[in-house]
Amino acid sequence: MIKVVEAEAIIQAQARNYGVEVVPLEQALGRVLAVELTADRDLPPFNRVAMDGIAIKYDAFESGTRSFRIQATQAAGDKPAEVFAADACVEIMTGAALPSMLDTVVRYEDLEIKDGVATVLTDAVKQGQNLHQQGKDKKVGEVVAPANKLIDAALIGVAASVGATALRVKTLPKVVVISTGDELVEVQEAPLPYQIRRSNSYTIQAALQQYGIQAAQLHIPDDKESIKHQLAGCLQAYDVLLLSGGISMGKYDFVPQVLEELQVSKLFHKVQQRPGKPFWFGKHANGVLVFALPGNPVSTFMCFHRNFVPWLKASIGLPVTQAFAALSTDFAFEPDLQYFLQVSISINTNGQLVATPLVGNGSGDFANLVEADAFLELPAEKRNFKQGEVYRIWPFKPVLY
Ligand SMILES: Nc1nc2c(c(=O)[nH]1)N[C@H]1C(S)=C(S)[C@@H](COP(=O)(O)OP(=O)(O)OC[C@H]3O[C@@H](n4cnc5c(N)ncnc54)[C@H](O)[C@@H]3O)O[C@H]1N2
Ligand code: MOO
Ligand SMILES: [Mg+2]
Repeated sequence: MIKVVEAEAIIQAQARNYGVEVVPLEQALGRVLAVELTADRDLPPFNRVAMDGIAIKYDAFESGTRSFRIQATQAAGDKPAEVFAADACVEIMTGAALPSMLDTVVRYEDLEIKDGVATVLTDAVKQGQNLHQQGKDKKVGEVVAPANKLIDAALIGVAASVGATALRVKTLPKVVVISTGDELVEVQEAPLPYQIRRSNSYTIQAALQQYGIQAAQLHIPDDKESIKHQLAGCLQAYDVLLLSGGISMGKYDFVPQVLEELQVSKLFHKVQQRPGKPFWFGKHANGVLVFALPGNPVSTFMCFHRNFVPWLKASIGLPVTQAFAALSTDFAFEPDLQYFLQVSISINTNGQLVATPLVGNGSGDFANLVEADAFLELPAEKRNFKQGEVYRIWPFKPVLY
């Protein structure tokens, strides 16, 4: 049985680049930008008026002029007015392009306007005030978003502003989520007293959606020939097989044996972790990866976040970030396994993440995951964990605060 870090190294060594594709801007949210985006013009592209009021020549104000004849009114989107006289001004709106002969904007709050003349009521006027200078944010050609950046709503806005109707993004692997088990019935079915509805594949399909992956779903009964037939097909059609169940010691746990018969080389079977000990990982000669996760729902969920997500991030160019939290209370765990404790996360008044154990009833108790926010990774070498000690967390809720 290998350690968690060894499993991690083996899996991360299989990270691979699935290439680049172009998606419409409206569909790019949550994807990873493959190439940097540059400004097609200065940002802002002209000296942008930042307050509604009048635009003046500062020199005139400095030499004592306070009343300015309104020569034109310019809305945002209007061609800049032409002004030549020193005592003339343009009544101008936020978002308008400053006329080239003018350099300062005085807001309406500091003016009195009467009979076509605007009088400045304050002496506190600075040259260039209330303007957003052309190119102040970015110069034409400058990078506005680097490659390998997760595309969020802010980046979508920047992309739109530089005229990117489509974005080059990292191609996501094609994933199929496969459940196995004769005890499992479809969600819409009424289970017999000794059956359950299958839930793992929905959990994993949803978790994948959070990374932009629209995975296919497949269910296979615990029948060796069916498993072999179905997996053979999947190995030709997908980049990644994410299985749950059928990998432990049971008489009907056929998955590892069938995978090896299908020329999927085992890279490891069993990891020194709880939950998730029976985890099996392998690779087909054609490069397809198989993550065969244990069937117990909390195990499936934990292995997905701890063992699969870092691989996915590495494969699409995202950093595998680390976060840590302090235990809210003492906790003991005896077995010589890395324990992934379910915790709720809060933030204390020192700004520190605090992990409160929500132990649950073992790896079958998936109802507990609704309340929990993260797994706290407790090192296998220790037995007793003290309040205040800080350990790595594997968050699985999108928002932690
Ligand atoms: N003799 C041993 N027995 C078991 C060991 C062991 O070391 N020795 N390990 C236990 C651990 S730990 C786990 S985890 C499970 C892993 O079992 P499998 O991967 O073989 O999964 P199954 O036997 O198919 O199912 C286990 C459990 O999970 C439920 N399940 C499976 N798939 C789904 C699904 N899609 N949705 C909801 N629930 C699912 C299934 O009904 C079982 O209750 O093995 C232990 N046994
Ligand atoms: O690891 Mo099993 O994954 O404890 O239920
Ligand atoms: Mg089993």
